[in-house]
Amino acid sequence: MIAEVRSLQDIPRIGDKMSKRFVEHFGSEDQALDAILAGDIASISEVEGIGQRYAISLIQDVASRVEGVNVTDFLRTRESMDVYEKLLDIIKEFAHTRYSRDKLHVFFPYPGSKAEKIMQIRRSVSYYMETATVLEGDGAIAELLPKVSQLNFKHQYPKVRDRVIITSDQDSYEYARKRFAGLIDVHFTRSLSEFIDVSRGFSQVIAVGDDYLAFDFPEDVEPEFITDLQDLEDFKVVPEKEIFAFSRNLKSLESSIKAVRLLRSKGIRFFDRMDDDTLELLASTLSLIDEDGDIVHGTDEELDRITSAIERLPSCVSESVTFVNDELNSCLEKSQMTLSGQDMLKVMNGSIELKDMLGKTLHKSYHSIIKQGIEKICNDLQLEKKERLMVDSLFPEDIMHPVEADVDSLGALKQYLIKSSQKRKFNHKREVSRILSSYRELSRELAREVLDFDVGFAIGSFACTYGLVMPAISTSTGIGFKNGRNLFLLSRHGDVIPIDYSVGENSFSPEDEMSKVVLLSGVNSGGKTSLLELLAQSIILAHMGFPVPAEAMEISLTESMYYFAKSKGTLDAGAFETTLTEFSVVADESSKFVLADELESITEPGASAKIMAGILEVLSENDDTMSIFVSHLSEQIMENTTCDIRVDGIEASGLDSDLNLIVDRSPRYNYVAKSTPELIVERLSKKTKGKEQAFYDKLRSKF
Ligand SMILES: Nc1ncnc2c1ncn2[C@@H]1O[C@H](COP(=O)(O)OP(=O)(O)OP(=O)(O)O)[C@@H](O)[C@H]1O
Repeated sequence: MIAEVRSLQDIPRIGDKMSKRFVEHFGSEDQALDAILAGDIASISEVEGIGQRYAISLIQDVASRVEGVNVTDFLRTRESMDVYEKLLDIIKEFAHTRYSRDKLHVFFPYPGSKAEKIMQIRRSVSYYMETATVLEGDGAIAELLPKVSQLNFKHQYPKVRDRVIITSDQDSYEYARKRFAGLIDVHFTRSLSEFIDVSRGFSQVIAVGDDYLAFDFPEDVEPEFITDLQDLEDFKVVPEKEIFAFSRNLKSLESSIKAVRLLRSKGIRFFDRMDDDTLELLASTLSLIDEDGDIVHGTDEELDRITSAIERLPSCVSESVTFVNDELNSCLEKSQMTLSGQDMLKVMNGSIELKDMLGKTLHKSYHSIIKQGIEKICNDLQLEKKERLMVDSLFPEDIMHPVEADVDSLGALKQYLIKSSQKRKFNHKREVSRILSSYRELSRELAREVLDFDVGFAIGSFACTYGLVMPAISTSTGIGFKNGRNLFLLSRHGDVIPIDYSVGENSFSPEDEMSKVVLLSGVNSGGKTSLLELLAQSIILAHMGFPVPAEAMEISLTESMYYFAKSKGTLDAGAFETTLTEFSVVADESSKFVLADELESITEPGASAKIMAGILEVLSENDDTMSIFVSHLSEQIMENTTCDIRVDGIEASGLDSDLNLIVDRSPRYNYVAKSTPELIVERLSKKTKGKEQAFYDKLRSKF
């Protein structure tokens, strides 16, 4: 049944309580739904009370509601599910992120009736196969992808302590308190003096309303007047919030940007929604902030000038004072003063101070030295006009010796510089924040796209590494391939002997050997199980829209696949019954693949052969079903049926010098191959000595 999923309530497994947790985790219902529909298992597993397993099954559930099909529609037995899961495990090794490892679970085999879906996935996977080929051997992308994760903008920014909103309007006050709760102080003032008092406690004052607009404020109070707070964007009031949110995601975003640049540089079209200019503006804006949410030093010349002036002010002033005093001393040492008789009389009768007379004489030199001292400070600190004027009052007008810098003037200059830097920083942050706030959604999408790229890229790299190809989908019932390689063996051993094989109608079938019901006989350890597994892998991958492990393959799509693996233990009567029950459903009209491995072990050989003959007869009645049964009892089975069943064989011709079986792993068509257990006995005999060898020789003599 196909159902639309428009809200969390549409998902039966999400009740009220769970729905609240989803909204809390993702920030809104839309975002939660978005994550579910996008198959973001990694993020969903982080919702309180949801683990990875639950997230996977939830996503598969939703997908099955949306697409009207679920994973067990095609994979009908536990063993077929095992093969699918083992395949996913191999593909997952190529994923660079947890997101993509988890998301690979959204891919599963579809029944042939969903051919359109399979074709759609094939197109996308083919693109990723090409991409993986282009990027093969490129270590850079593999380094970038693990650094990307979903963006999280939910971080709480700590309160900004040096900024305040002041208003004398009750409504604005209430509104501001609500909107900026916990972010900055909001004050309600009843008078201008109260306004000024509060303002003095903060370096940035945002005044809402125009009550005090017309007043002249003292120099140290410089409010920014805002008429309507509702129109004011967040970034203008607390730019730190946006910057902080981005700073928390900096690594992810920077790596995403580099990944996009890299892909585009290789001619790979990626994330068209964001053109190069938009991407570069984001990159350059991000380069202005650090991981703590601060503006990076060296990104704003004016701010750097002021900051450096603040830092160097005390040492620079003290150097200048030393300079002035040294100059003054040397000037005094070189000076002479001649007193006239008149002057002496004035000094004696107290109408003039000797010091004043000295001052008059030294006036010019003193001021020239002070001027040099001031120049030195201004130049060293690269001060600007208004700041220079403040330096003027650092040294006393009247002659003083030794000269000292005026503490109050020095404090005022420092305060002025600090305020300028805060103002500059605030404006700079506003600009950075303004740009970043316009990138919120796009950035989120960017990271998601890169993560989704990793999903596709994992599939592409898997295909590229194992040399997989897209199978041709054929309309006649059959599966056939050239140089097929069992992926489980390949991933374990690195190399396998390629196999050619075909069942049903396709261009790989030998003429007149197009039987759809086949018994696979042959030598122990010849590779029958491995071939059956290879068929299962190929059938599953082809129905997922994925490439298959062969040089070339043709396959027809079916509605389901049954894989009955070889039983591992001794089977009791219950298990025999269960197996028969499982088989009873195989006998319907739908198209399917049925793979069975040594079913004979379910009961004693004579009865097994009869049962298997019966099952194969039923299966052969369905033209759309392909059945491949591995058995050591092919001759007995054939004796029990008149049905046209083909027997293929994998045969060993002997033992090589290392006592390994010499086997042609590709089955011979229409050929009953002997199990040749005698070869195994021979091998054991040759590998042992003494009594043990004698035992094996005795067994050999029985053949
Ligand atoms: N195509 C191949 N290339 C290389 N090695 C293979 C191949 N097929 C099988 N083998 C090796 O042979 C071993 C035995 O294979 P497999 O279990 O498939 O044989 P079998 O015919 O099912 O044996 P039995 O009849 O004893 O169950 C495998 O574990 C693998 O190591």
